[in-house]
Amino acid sequence: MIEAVGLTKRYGAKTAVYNLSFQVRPGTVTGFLGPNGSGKSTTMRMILGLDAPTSGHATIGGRPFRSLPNAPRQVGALLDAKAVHGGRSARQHLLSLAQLSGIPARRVDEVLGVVGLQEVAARRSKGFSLGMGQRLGIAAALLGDPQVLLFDEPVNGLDPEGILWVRNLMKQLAAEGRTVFVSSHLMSEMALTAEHLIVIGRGQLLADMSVKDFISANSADFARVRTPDTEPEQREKLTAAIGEAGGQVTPEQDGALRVTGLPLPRISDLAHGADVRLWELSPHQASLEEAYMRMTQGAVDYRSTADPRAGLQEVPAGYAPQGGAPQGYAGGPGYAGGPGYPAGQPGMPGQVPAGVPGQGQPNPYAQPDPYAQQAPGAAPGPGYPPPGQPQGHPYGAPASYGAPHPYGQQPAAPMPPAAPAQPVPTAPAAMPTPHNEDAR
Ligand SMILES: Nc1ncnc2c1ncn2[C@@H]1O[C@H](COP(=O)(O)OP(=O)(O)OP(=O)(O)O)[C@@H](O)[C@H]1O
Repeated sequence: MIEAVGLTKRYGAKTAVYNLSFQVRPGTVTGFLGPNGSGKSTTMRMILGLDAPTSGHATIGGRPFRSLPNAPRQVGALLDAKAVHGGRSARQHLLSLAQLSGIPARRVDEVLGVVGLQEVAARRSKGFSLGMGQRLGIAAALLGDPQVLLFDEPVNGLDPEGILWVRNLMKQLAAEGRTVFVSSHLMSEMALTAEHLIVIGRGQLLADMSVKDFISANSADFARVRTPDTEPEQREKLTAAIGEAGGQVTPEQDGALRVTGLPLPRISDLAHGADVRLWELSPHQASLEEAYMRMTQGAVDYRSTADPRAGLQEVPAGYAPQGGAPQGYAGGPGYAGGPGYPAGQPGMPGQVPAGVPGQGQPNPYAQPDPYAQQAPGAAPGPGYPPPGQPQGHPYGAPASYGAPHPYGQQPAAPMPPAAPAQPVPTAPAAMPTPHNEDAR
């Protein structure tokens, strides 16, 4: 078991981790989530004795990492896949680690096989791709066949096959009774891999609970309702009836309606009463990604801003695609609140912004903000602007999911302190004053 007790780390004026306490238990994969710069790597480094806490302590199996007898046989970690001697081959790298820890050389070939690097074992690691480097780092973590494993972003750079492999590996390691602590920004992946979550924001604990509980505590259930596509007046009648009954209706991209604030039987009765036929009435729960975005909105330090493209208004002749910008882009209908594209801001004539889907593709940003519609009496999410204030689309937060935002990320003004949307078992203490400056 891994245990953190009151873990705090300050780098000069920067508080990277503050009063963090949690346990990571054996037998399950525990996901470690938090926005960029929230302190995940710092926490892992303190657990592994690579950084000394300013206060508090971390133990593995009841002892600080540094006092564990033969620690590499008990704990394996992937923190930075690039931290290898590039001039050494994969096999040499693993052999040197094995020798340092008294691990037999034949184990090196075993782990090379496990991570699928046998064919390139003799190649210098400096020529490795990002994904190959990750595999080598995972091999190093597995070398001592440890009971406790920590992985910082293990799927970073892996192809879909590699991601699936890591997912199954993590689950298998946990099923063998090991303690598996893994950080990731890929929510969909975390939802499939982890059973338990530790979520931090600005160095503080935001949640410590099962994935299932996290999603239900941080998401509003909704119903999807669909009326006959050919009869728009049915849709309007139903929208009016639901509104009168106190429900909130948000149109979905595919023509269906997202309804919050009313139970399914009530929606059915309202449709019946309004003489509206239904083609679909189904219950839905938000994804881990939506729940995560909702919880961490107020604890995000790095947000992208709109790209004003000052001085770039002239489009070189012959550059603009024929037919102008597709409908619905910057400032167009359905585009309000997209990342970096505030409603009403004109786009460049004739140019499709990079990273925005082209014509014929669904525009993920054209969806109305599902969180804009709150159930009556529902508490707003953390950092959620009060009604009347401009609201960023929840997916307008900085790219935390592997791919960088096409327009880069810029530090924004200090964000308001994070507060949980709804009571959670481990409510954070008061947030320390946020420091955006990086003392590194
Ligand atoms: N050695 C250091 N010196 C100064 N500041 C540091 C140092 N290490 C981390 N920090 C700061 O501490 C904060 C937490 O960083 P950390 O790398 O732990 O976050 P993270 O959650 O792992 O981020 P990411 O998801 O982007 O990898 C950041 O503001 C970072 O700049």
